[in-house]
Amino acid sequence: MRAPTLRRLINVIGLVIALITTVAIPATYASISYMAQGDLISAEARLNASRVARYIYQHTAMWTFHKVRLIEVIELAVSDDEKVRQRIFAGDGRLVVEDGEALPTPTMKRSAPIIVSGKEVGRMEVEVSARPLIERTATVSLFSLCLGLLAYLSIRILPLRALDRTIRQLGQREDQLAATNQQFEAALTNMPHGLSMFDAQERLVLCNRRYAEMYGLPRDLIEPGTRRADIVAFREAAGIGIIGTTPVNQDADVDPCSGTMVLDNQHQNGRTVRISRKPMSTGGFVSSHEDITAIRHAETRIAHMAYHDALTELPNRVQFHQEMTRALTRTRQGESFSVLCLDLDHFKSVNDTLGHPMGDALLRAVAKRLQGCVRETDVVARLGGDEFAVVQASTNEPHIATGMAQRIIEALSAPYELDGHQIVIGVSVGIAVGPDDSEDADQLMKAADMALYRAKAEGRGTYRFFEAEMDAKMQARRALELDLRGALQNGEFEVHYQPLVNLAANKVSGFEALLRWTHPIRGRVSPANFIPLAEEIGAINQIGAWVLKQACADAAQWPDDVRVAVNLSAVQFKSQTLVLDVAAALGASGLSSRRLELEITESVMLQDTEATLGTLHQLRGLGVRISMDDFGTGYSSLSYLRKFPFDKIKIDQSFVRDLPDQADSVAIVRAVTGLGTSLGMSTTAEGVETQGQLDRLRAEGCTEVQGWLFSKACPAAEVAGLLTSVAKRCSAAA
Ligand SMILES: Nc1nc2c(ncn2[C@@H]2O[C@@H]3COP(=O)(O)O[C@H]4[C@@H](O)[C@H](n5cnc6c(=O)[nH]c(N)nc65)O[C@@H]4COP(=O)(O)O[C@H]3[C@H]2O)c(=O)[nH]1
Repeated sequence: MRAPTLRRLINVIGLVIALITTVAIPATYASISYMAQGDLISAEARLNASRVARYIYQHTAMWTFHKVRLIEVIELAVSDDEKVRQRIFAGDGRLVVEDGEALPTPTMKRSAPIIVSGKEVGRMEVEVSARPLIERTATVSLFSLCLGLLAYLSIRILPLRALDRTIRQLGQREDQLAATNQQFEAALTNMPHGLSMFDAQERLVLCNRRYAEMYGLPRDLIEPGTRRADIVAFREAAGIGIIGTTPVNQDADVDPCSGTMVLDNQHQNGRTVRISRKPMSTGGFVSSHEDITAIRHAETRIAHMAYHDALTELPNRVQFHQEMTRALTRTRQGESFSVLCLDLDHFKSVNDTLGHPMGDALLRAVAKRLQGCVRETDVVARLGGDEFAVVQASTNEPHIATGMAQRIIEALSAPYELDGHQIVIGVSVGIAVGPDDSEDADQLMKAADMALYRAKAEGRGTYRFFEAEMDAKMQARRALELDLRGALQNGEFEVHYQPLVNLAANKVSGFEALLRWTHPIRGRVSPANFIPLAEEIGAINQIGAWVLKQACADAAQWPDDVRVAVNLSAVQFKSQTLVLDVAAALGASGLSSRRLELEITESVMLQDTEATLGTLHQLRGLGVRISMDDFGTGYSSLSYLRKFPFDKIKIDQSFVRDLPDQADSVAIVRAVTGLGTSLGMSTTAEGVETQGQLDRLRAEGCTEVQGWLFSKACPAAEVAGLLTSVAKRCSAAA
């Protein structure tokens, strides 16, 4: 029932009860009192009638004249304070006696016959005032009115108040419900997953916006009551039908506690949706729909990345290892296979000079070319950096692997056109054969690596098969490495000095510092052997700093016009401390910086040129001289002369060796000395062993010479003696 109706009803009930209370009580009181009063005066009338009858019986005659006596008789029955009026009428209706004063109106009368000897001789009438009754009734009415009012108020106010409270509470609850509904609606609308609820008859109860969006459902298909079959049919027609379903957990796709079923549905449009469907106690079910396409793609990508190289998309080291293990399994059927380890030659310089993006592009181009060199059954992988590898299946004949190695060298060495740059690199290849070289994937890889090392050591751009003795060589190299790491601490190094002779002055102008390592067991180890190793293992920074310090300290003891030349490795240029090391060596020794000459090779200039040139200028800033060593052996020596104003060019001994007769060498020496003169750089020829070589160099205008003709490199203690002995020899040779 609605609140206003209820309110009206309560009002009516209150009014009725109030009316009943107000009217019924006084009415009942009045009628009962009236009847009681009537009965009382009737009884009085009858009583006095019988008294009067008795009196009449005794005084039959003339009783009508005994008025005083009659009054006494009737007064006896009435108390003094009772306001009563009594009348006695004769049988003919004539008033015989009247007793009592006039009464306030209205009055009540009752009469009774006066019967004497069975005959009615008159009538006895008793009259009383009804006013007291009316007054009492009025009092009762007043009381009833109060009672009625009270009843009305209590019946109307209390229930209405209760009703109001209930209505208020209901209102509050409605508001709460509305707020909750709003929140629910907002949550449903904004939830990232689709949500749908179907009843036991598979009719839509509710769904959110995302659900409609996911399946492109039009408005009429998301109305409550829509049949699920209609939704499914629409989806299929729209190309969003399910083409495959995978339980999320193979065995436990249904949660035994909640009955929730989790499935991944593949859709015709390529998307994957994870459905969680939970049955409801009413027979229907509620499902959440999560579009996991992106997650799936990411998972697939991650799985792919675990086994592939991100740059080239080739299999990575992990997958390559697996491929080798598989190939080794196949060898049980008598099949052989080859593992080719590849290392790009000069890749680093491309990376350093043209930048990493170009390096990346080059690696991608290499990967593509490599794939063109192999069959479908072979696997090409990138192991990292510029290292690639190939598992070549079924290579029972060695020439099969050789063929592939040659194909690869040829393909990779062809020039690359990248972003307007023509790039030429090479590749070295090491080959190991499974199961002949090893039946273990790691060992096989190591064998191919050793073969690669050999290929690189033997001039690059070539291939080598693994041979058992390589293993021994590798072991020897490791032992040397171990010894080299301890050489500095063990005081096994010494700096020797080879004089540089100025041809114009015929005197020693300086000494080149050359490092010597005397191992307690190995004896003298050639710098040509240990310097590259020290560079490889990073020990050259520490060793180089020590040489600088030692050479400066020794040179500080020499005459002021004698310089010292120290070789710097390309690796030292990569360290941030080179300039500091030089400054520290000069500072510690007190040697004037103009007496220090630093010799760098082309490999230094090949590195990140901007940084290298920056370091060279900082060194020049210290006041030291910079010379270009082994000039002419690299490809771009000339171009480097334009990049940095070297103080000196050292002509490599390979050109001096063929002097004085070899025309080519003479031409080169002539060109370099000419270049030096025109660029304001002095020239030093290395490896001068004969008088003939010296004469030719003098004739070509070379500034300085250095070589065994004058002296081999000697310990620092012999420098003083060398200064005089070499000067003598110079004069003799001049
Ligand atoms: N056949 C022949 N050889 C001659 C003659 N005169 C000098 N030599 C040798 O030629 C090399 C000249 O040094 P380099 O070109 O700087 O070549 C050096 C240099 O590149 C490197 N090296 C030596 N000491 C150091 C060093 O302290 N630091 C660095 N970074 N490299 C060093 O090791 C290389 C080899 O050094 P060494 O074995 O001392 O070999 C020295 C020297 O002994 C000669 O008339 N005939």
